[in-house]
Amino acid sequence: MMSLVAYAPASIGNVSVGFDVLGAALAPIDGTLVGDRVYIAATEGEFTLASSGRFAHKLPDDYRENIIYDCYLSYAKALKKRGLTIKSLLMELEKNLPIGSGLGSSAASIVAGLEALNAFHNNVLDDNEMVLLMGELEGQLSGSVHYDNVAPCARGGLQLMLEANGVVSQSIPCFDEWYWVVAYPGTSISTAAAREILPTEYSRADCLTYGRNLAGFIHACYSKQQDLAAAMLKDVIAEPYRAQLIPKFDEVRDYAKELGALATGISGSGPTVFNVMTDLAQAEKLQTWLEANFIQNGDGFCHICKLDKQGARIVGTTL
Ligand SMILES: Nc1ncnc2c1ncn2[C@@H]1O[C@H](COP(=O)(O)OP(=O)(O)O)[C@@H](O)[C@H]1O
Ligand SMILES: N[C@@H](CCOP(=O)(O)O)C(=O)O
Repeated sequence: MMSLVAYAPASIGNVSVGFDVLGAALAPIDGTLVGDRVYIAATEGEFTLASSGRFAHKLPDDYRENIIYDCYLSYAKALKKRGLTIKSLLMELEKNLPIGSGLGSSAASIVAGLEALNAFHNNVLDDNEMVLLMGELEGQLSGSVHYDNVAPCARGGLQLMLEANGVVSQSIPCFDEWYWVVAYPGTSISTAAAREILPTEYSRADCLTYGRNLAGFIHACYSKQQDLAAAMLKDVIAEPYRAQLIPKFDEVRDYAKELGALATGISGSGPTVFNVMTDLAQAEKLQTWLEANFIQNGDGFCHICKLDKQGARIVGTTL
């Protein structure tokens, strides 16, 4: 194949209960593709990297500072270790996700970039090697390796990070009836900065609550108890410190609760918030309210989503 396009969806890191260890991929129910796309094509010339898309103007001016360029270099290195050479190619990133939004924007670029490169080279790297490489690149940007965006983005659905026995993450069953109402206010928070403000140590009480909530949520997912699962969606690790960075976060939670939301939380490091709802009419009402009250500028948006069970995929040959 002379060209192809890879798509990688937005994701919710942490999902409140699993700081750095739980993540979910998103698919808006209206069919909008909320994620980044990467085009790759054979060329006889030098490597080039172009950018386009709604949020391309927020990318670094120098293409060598774009994480897609690091994907290209890392992938070439991985091939070299196998005695292979990277093909002559050009790439274009369609940057659809806002940077510093809490929607796994850098992860979506990394995943789309590496999926495109790997598909272009007949999938030389296996799925596990790919996710490890994706985590490494994510770590370059956010200050420490965490897989809770790249794993769901690449593999789809709700992923639990295991990082044991050579297994980075595995899929957890979730509730098909849940709508995830996700609102991005249009401002940005740097993931690295939002990690810096967190305590380096936690009290024993917080550790016990954290363990109980995460274990309880996973148990409730497997035993199909949606109310119990939603009741466990509480964050004692990041939200108490990050909520103050998000204007109206408490108002969102209060209003969502009035409309029957089962849970509200910060997506990744914010400022995006997510709300778990079961009634579509109420979800639409919340969407309208968030658009009027939470979104601060023209960059913001709100989507009603289900989980994207597929994750990253090849979607065509042209952008
Ligand atoms: N393709 C890319 N997509 C997103 N961020 C990128 C990309 N390339 C480089 N960057 C840089 O990486 C950093 C990502 O910031 P971060 O707060 O981690 O974003 P996010 O939380 O949305 O992934 C920014 O400094 C941004 O300029
Ligand atoms: N677990 C990370 C997730 C960051 O997600 P992002 O979408 O804000 O990059 C964290 O909470 O720091």
